[in-house]
Amino acid sequence: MARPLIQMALDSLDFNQTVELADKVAPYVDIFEIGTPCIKYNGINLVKELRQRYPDKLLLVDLKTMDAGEYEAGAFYAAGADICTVLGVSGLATIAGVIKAAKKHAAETQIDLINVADKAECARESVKLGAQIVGIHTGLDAQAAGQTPFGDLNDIARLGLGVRISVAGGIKQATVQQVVEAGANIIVVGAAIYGAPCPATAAREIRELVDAAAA
Ligand SMILES: O=C([C@H](O)CO)[C@H](O)[C@H](O)COP(=O)(O)O
Repeated sequence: MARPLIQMALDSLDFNQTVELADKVAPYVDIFEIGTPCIKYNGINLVKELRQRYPDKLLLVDLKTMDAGEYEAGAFYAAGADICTVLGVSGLATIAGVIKAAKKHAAETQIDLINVADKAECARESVKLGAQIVGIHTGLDAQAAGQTPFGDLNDIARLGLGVRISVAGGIKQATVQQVVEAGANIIVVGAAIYGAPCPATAAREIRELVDAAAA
């Protein structure tokens, strides 16, 4: 099995805390995600800062674009994003726009299936349009209501779409093995790292567990 990637969700609103957290966990993660609240609060300068500090890390900007796909995402790809997210619920025209912007910058597009009713259909159509990553995502509010991403991950993995599958939604040490075995290629972790007493230790534990599960 190819080594799954670990994506650190940077969900603080504070610019400096975000950069400090990125510094702490950098040795253990492959992708820095600038989370949706964080990018809305801090804007494109944070993309430029992380791009400059970490030229060798992948940088995902969690725009969760809902409209004006090419226009909105284009600026973030130009600033150094490797991946931007677009909502599956936005519709195929918006998804196509983000994919067009990504192509201009030799970058990638992730479809976020959060709150999509027919996830399989949306994933299939998005992949046909050229999306490289399908994101299974139980958002923070849905997590608070007791939902998890595991059932959807199994369903989408079974489709054999031939693209990478990302999973997000409360993933922690206890559930890493389960999602790797279910076929996730990108494991997104936020609170289990940034909420830990020592984020670097938590990130190292996740790295070891992901690598062991994939071995
Ligand atoms: O995308 C996220 C959320 O919707 C806020 O934008 C989180 O970054 C994602 O859920 C990962 O965080 P955890 O669920 O805390 O692991």
